Amino acid sequence: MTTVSEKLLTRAEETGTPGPAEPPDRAVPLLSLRGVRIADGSDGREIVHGVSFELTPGKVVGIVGESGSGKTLTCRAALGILPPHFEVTGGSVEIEGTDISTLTPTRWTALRGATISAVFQDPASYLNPSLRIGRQIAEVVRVKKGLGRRAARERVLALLRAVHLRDPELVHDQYPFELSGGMLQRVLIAAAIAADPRILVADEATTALDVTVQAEILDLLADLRERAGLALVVVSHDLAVVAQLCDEVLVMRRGEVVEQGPTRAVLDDPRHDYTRLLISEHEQYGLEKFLGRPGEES
Ligand SMILES: Nc1ncnc2c1ncn2[C@@H]1O[C@H](COP(=O)(O)OP(=O)(O)OP(=O)(O)O)[C@@H](O)[C@H]1O
Repeated sequence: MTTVSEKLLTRAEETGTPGPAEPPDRAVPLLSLRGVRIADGSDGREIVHGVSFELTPGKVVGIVGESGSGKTLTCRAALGILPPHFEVTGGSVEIEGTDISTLTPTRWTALRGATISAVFQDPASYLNPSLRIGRQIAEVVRVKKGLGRRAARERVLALLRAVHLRDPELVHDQYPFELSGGMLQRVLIAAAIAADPRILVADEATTALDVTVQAEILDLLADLRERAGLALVVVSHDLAVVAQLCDEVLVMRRGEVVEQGPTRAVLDDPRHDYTRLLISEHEQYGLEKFLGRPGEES
């Protein structure tokens, strides 16, 4: 009998993306969340009721769950960028062994981009509308990697190529409003990996992309994971993405982790009714996709 993860991986192979590979040295924890609780300080309501996972080099952890279940807040807590009023009220987050609650703003500035980086949805809100694309990414590599102007330009063009933007030279000189949503999302991914981070948090980072471009980006992330030991937190509603990329998966519902474990085990032998529901919904949604919804312009 074909298992769910095999079926999902077959779809991945059809779109040309690799399955999980044996990652490099797994000894050093890069990111640890232990029993993280998050509350809305304005009314004291607890929104996330305890999330734990550990990322070592090359490891990929996926978070799935319904809208509003606390996936994004969990990612933001790990990055030290919770929205106003929200706070971590229990547990701890450590980056390379340091509790992030002890980090000074200067230390955070040094860590962001170079050690931990992120891509969220809604790319337009993360880019400066009045600066050309090339300059925005060049700033990251000049500050974080200490590259001179010429070397920075070369690196930016290489990054734009790596995220499969068709005409990197042109995109380099364009402003955000000149690009489609899918192109902007790829620009953000390029910026997020520009300083060779050790951890990348990808929150629905490929959702807005059409299937082929998504496959290319996942391929790129899998390659960075294999070659550079990039560790990833992947939030996705697409179980096919989770199946092909993640070693471990957390299933969240209403701020609670209802199931957590090795991806194959969770997808092939789900213990919780909610996980079963997600899998059956996904199968219906997958069918819808095959019936031909037009993909977004890339
Ligand atoms: N900036 C904010 N202001 C007010 N409430 C927020 C904010 N961010 C999140 N919340 C609330 O916290 C809860 C968890 O939100 P979160 O964004 O983490 O969910 P999610 O699982 O990522 O959902 P989605 O899949 O829709 O992105 C939701 O009920 C949401 O309404």
